[in-house]
Amino acid sequence: MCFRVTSATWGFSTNVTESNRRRMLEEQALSWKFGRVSWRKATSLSWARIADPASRRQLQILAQEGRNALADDRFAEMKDTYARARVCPVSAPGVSGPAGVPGQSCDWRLEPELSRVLARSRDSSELLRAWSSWHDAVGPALRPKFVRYVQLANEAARLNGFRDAGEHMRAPYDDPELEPEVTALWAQVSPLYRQLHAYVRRQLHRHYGDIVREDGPLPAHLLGNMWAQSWKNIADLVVPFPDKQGADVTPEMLRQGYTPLRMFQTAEEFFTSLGLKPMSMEFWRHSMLERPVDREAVCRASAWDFCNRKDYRIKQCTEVTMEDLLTIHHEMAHIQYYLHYADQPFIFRRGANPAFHEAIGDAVGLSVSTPRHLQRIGLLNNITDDYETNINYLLTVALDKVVYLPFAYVVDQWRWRVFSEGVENMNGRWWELRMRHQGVIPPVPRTERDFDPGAKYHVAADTPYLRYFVSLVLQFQIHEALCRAAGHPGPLHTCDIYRSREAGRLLAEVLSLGASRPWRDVLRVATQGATDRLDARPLLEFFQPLALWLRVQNRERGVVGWTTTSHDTALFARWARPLAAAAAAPAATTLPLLAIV
Ligand SMILES: C[C@H](N[C@H](C(=O)O)[C@@H]1CCCN1C(=O)[C@@H](N)CC(=O)O)C(=O)N1CCC[C@H]1C(=O)O
Ligand SMILES: [Zn+2]
Repeated sequence: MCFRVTSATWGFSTNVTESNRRRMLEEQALSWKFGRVSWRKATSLSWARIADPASRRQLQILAQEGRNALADDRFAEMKDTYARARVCPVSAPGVSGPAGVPGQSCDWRLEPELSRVLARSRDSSELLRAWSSWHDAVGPALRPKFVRYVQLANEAARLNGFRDAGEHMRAPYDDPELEPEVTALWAQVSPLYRQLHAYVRRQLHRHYGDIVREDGPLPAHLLGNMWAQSWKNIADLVVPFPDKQGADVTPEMLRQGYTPLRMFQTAEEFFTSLGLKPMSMEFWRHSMLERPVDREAVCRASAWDFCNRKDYRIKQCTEVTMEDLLTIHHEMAHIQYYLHYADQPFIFRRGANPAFHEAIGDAVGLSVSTPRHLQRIGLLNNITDDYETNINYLLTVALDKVVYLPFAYVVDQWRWRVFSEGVENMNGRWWELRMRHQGVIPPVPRTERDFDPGAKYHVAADTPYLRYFVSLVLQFQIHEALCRAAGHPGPLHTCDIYRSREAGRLLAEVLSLGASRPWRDVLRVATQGATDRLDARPLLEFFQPLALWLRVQNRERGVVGWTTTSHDTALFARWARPLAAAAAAPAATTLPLLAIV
């Protein structure tokens, strides 16, 4: 059953046609009917009395997962709308890909055309056109479908015994304290984020002038990414020692003639160097490593488990860039997880919790992106390990990781409230949260006819997002444990576990457990007994040298944090609930001068 649904979904995602969509829906409906019976049985038993912990665990997972009582094509319709959205060219000829001459057919997609403009353009009006055309093309079209989906998802959740779809989404963490724990983790890291935000704002103001207020939130279109979730693409604008070696090896990859296939082989070799498993023959035969030229595909990179313990695939429209090389490691880590828990009973063949599935790939990425690792695989030569190079490197990683936290926090904070409080002012509430936690605002006024959250794949695809926030904290805990297993002597940010069999053995042990034990037990195994709690300490330790440097940079240079004026809130709050006084971003705070140790 699982194989059939996965195959049909693969068929649609790699060839977006009407008939493939219908076939996917038929298989999903069939699977849902089949699944509903077994789920009903599972939840009708009073399984709490069952002695054997393994079977009790199995029934608990089944009850948590529940069955979406809707194989409704709302999901496919939303994904369809997202995958098919097209806009007119926004660039002068030659800036980014095909010459965008007016009058040319409006066939630009999110990937690669618009993402490329957001990443590369330094012209604020061109960036504005790219940002607005995508948000305007997808949001309003998705909004009515999303309103219907909220209703259906809540109905399904209630059918499964949950209060609403948000509680259903949180179930795999099996932790009533999850929400306050996540909020506390964000509070622990947000001072570092505000320091980074203040520093980047100063650089952006220098480059773009007054469209970036020196004490205000940042306009969302200037940050190198359609959702401002990662700012690594504007590293050239902000890196403090530009004459020092950068850690972006894209030019070197092109110079060495890297192909998408070679990028995948490089990633596979990383995992086998740890003693983990090679990719299967089916993987190389059936994966989609590049954008197909003859048909439409859903280009968001993803990893697939065909539930038959041998067919695993990655679908990625790979470009020869360092960013995509890291994404390949992220996706291939999902495959490593699938391979390692393949011998578990079916119900345990999943991550200890959804964040574990995401954290492994990114923990590995923390090794892969170090200058030392890039040198070891021949993509960087004669690296210098001086102070400036380390600050450059830490800043580049922070532009990806620290920046990502408030975004990953906001997505489900917003979505859970839509499920529990309703669908009015969805857009205003989205921007209120983004302004408060991310210090980002829309570049142009937005109304409730817009639906800017829909511009993000995971909202259109009904993919929960908390996993990426929890993964961000977890991946540094796992990285620290792997580095300790590998016997790494130096500071955490210079650790590369490449070729360490000890690290590989620890990783294999964690991956093989799948969901057979509660995730806190698995976390205790991963940290070799150190803890079963999520803890931001390893993350803060990793960035410690940068945190000190930022504090010195921001001292006496003005505001850390952002003030919000009526101009900012008028961009979106005219249609939203007025900002509650307490909820408004705290007034600009000049950090008490901490002793620089
Ligand atoms: C690029 C990455 N694609 C996802 C991922 O790899 O998680 C895809 C799409 C949604 C789920 N998915 C899967 O592959 C799952 N089948 C994996 C699994 O659960 O087995 C992605 O969307 N990312 C990466 C970092 C932040 C986030 C983003 O870019 O916002
Ligand atoms: Zn992932």
